[in-house]
Amino acid sequence: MALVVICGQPCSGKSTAALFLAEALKESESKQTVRIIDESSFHLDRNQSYANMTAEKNLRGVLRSEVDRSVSKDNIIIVDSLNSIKGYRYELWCLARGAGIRYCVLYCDAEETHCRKWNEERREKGEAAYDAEIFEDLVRRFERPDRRNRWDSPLFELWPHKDGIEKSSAAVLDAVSYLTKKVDSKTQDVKILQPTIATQSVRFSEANSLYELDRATQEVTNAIVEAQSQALGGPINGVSLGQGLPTINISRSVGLPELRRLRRTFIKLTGQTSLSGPPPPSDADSAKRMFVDYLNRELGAT
Ligand SMILES: Nc1ncnc2c1ncn2[C@@H]1O[C@H](COP(=O)(O)OP(=O)(O)OP(=O)(O)O)[C@@H](O)[C@H]1O
Repeated sequence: MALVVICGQPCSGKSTAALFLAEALKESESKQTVRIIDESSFHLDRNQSYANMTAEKNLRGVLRSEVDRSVSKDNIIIVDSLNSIKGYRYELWCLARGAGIRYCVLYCDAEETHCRKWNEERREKGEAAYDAEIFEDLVRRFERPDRRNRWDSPLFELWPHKDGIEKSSAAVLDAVSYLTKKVDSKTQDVKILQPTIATQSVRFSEANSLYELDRATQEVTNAIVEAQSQALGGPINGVSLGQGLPTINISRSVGLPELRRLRRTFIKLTGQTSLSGPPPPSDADSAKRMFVDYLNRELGAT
């Protein structure tokens, strides 16, 4: 049915907004089935999850997989997390597009000084708060949504420091209206994202089919499984797939289910228009190269 991405600075009111939106959707005329996916669904601690790049990447991976498993034509999924990196919002948008559902972003645009103060108040009340150093790092790296990007659109904005957050806030009501509105082909004011199988096979023209993309990535997965069995579970460094291809460097042992999941996500992502990185693969070697780069990034030491 739909995917809603909540985004905003740390302690900007995102969970409050997510709860109000979920309630308003459940109470709407069409009585939507809503599920919130957030860190606490996985018992993840704020400070541990953002302690370093590896932990942060893991958190994003866990949330993304859960969104991938959960999006459907029958429910509304709300991802309540910082979602502060535009490349990550793009990946979530791709999942919505792959599922052929509607999508929107709800942005808690609270001023930093207020977020900082609310975080301190949380600590004073004995509630879990961000450590100061982590808070400042997250604030600095926040990438504001921009409604001109497909993955930040439509964008509904809340200003919690000025207006507070209510179930009746304009942005919440506008989001409910967008998410529950009947599709009208004449006005086209609601966008149902369309999966891109056709686009994928055109882009992957030389290899000419998803089957080839599947096979190329399977070869990489097999090479990793083989190298890991030889390394007896230790890190694998410098595994080569052939001349001109990057080597595989993985800092930890990775099970087959995780490799399969990463492969599925990669296949979905490569069919979409690239954000700012390299263009989609044009042959089997490019597909392998991109998949190895992707794995090294997701599973590498940094
Ligand atoms: N006007 C306000 N808007 C939002 N939050 C406020 C406001 N005034 C005080 N707060 C406090 O700020 C805190 C932030 O709430 P909330 O958990 O919704 O934020 P969050 O962005 O989801 O936080 P996190 O980044 O930890 O997930 C709460 O303790 C809340 O009581």
